[in-house]
Amino acid sequence: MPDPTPYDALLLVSFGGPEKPEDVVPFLRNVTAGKDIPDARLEEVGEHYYGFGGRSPINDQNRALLEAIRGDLAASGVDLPVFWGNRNWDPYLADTLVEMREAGVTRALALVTSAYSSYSGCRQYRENLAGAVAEVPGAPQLDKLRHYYNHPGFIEPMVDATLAALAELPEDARRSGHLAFVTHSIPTSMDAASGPEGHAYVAQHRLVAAEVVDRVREETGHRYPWELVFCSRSGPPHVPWLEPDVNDHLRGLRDAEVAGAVVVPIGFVSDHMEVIYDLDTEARATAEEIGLPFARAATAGVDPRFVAMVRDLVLERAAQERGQVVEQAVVSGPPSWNVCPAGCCANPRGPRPALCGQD
Ligand SMILES: CC1=C(CCC(=O)O)c2cc3nc(cc4[nH]c(cc5[nH]c(cc1n2)c(C)c5CCC(=O)O)c(CCC(=O)O)c4C)C(CCC(=O)O)=C3C
Ligand SMILES: [Fe+2]
Repeated sequence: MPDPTPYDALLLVSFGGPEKPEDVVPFLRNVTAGKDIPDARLEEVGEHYYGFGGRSPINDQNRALLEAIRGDLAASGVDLPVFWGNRNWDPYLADTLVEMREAGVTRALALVTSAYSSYSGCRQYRENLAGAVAEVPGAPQLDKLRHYYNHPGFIEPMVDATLAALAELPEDARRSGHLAFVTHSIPTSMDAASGPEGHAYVAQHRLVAAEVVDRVREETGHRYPWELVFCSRSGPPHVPWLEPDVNDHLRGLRDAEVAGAVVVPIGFVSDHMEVIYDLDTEARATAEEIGLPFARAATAGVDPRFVAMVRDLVLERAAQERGQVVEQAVVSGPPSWNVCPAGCCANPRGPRPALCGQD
């Protein structure tokens, strides 16, 4: 039987999102507390949520992932309860830790629904975990699973999704189109501080994009031209964020008379608001306006390979904690660290207590 000892639970840690119109403003307040985001941007983002009935898709996607992970663990004979808590909306991390404590959990692994290194995608989660643990006496000990951007269970579904999206393009564009790999923009200073040596956010995304391009070439015999592009910029205009924006990029492709584009949302594990608004709504509208054939590749979601990756990461880490040397599944580059190095993904507003790292 696969052995998860010394762990007695898995905690799925996510961003959270509103579920009804009345939730939208309080949710945005939670997300932006103490951040320098202009009111106009908040109103705009509020409208994105209202446009979908005030409901983000993210919580339902996490419910589906939770069920899929439970099913996969049970089918594999791994006896491990799975819990779910969010940074910014109900179920909040602290409430989930209470639930875990009541269930007798003492030491759990945490899977964060963000695959890459950055303050927003890693350390901020670690800080919020520290805050939640500080609020809950007797909370379980938590260890964070390694970054999985270069795990085959994350990459393989993305390759298939890219091939499927290419097949949606009209015949001529299918061969001569471009791939636009999209992720969440962050301030360039945040990228510079990502990972132990800096710039890990962009480097990890470029590694994923290059790997997908290679594997698509293996399948099609064609190496597609590609670019890493960004969505969801916020913050004041004078602060530089990662560019180009996906819409500007599509316009540039049209100007260069490229026949079509497949947008591959490698920065997101499921169809978050950024995917259904920034890509399916806004970028698609841009493409229609300029007459550029456009298709959007699916995210990992509950692809069985992605779900099995979670089990693989759990069993790998459990074995390592038991002192065993295990082979770590990885497609390119070394597997990421288990414990974040000191200073990794520094908080732009100064150091705060954080779990699962050397500092
Ligand atoms: C790197 C990154 C990820 C990927 C890693 C991860 O997945 O965590 C991510 C995910 C998400 N971001 C989300 C929503 C928002 N992010 C905001 C603001 C910001 N995000 C940032 C970065 C990231 N964000 C940054 C640098 C800001 C500026 C303020 C700050 O420094 O924090 C704002 C405020 C308004 C605005 O500025 O847009 C909102 C509403 C949702 C929920 C979506 C849904 O409902 O489906 C998800 C999954
Ligand atoms: Fe965000």
